[in-house]
Amino acid sequence: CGSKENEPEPKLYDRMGGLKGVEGFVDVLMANVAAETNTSNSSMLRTHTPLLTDADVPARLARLRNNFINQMGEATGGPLKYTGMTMLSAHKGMMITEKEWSVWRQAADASMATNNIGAKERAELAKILDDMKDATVGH
Ligand code: HEM
Repeated sequence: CGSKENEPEPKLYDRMGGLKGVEGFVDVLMANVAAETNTSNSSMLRTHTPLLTDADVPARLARLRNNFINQMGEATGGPLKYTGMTMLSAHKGMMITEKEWSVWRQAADASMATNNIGAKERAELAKILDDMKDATVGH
């Protein structure tokens, strides 16, 4: 009794707080990116202009949020299923730069901090994002 050694660790999804946790992470990340694109010398405005100039921005943002939540929910081991584009096709043609990537990643790190995600969980989530870098940057 008392030993937890043989108990499987709960999935990252559950350790992040399940659906509410994933939604919190995505919503604050999107808010951080939106705040960044509001500045005149924004690093991410170039890539986000097509989205921001769409006649139906709310629908476009809602679709992005939904896809992003499903993608993170699936990647963290939760019951969600991502049905959006591959990371390569989603970002193809944007020619995302290292600088843009690092600003986006800082927005993600800031969201993890705002959501009080634990240090271990932050590292695991960061790895999930960093593993997607090659498919996202420079295409
Ligand atoms: C690991 C990092 C990233 C992840 C997981 C991610 C995830 C996604 C997802 C799930 C979509 C929607 C795909 C679909 O509609 O089927 C998307 C689209 C998009 N992403 Fe990313 N992304 C990442 C990095 C970036 C970076 C660094 C930028 C720009 C600096 C960026 C800009 C965009 C833009 C502008 C769209 C298009 C939205 C639209 O057209 O409605 N992404 N991304």
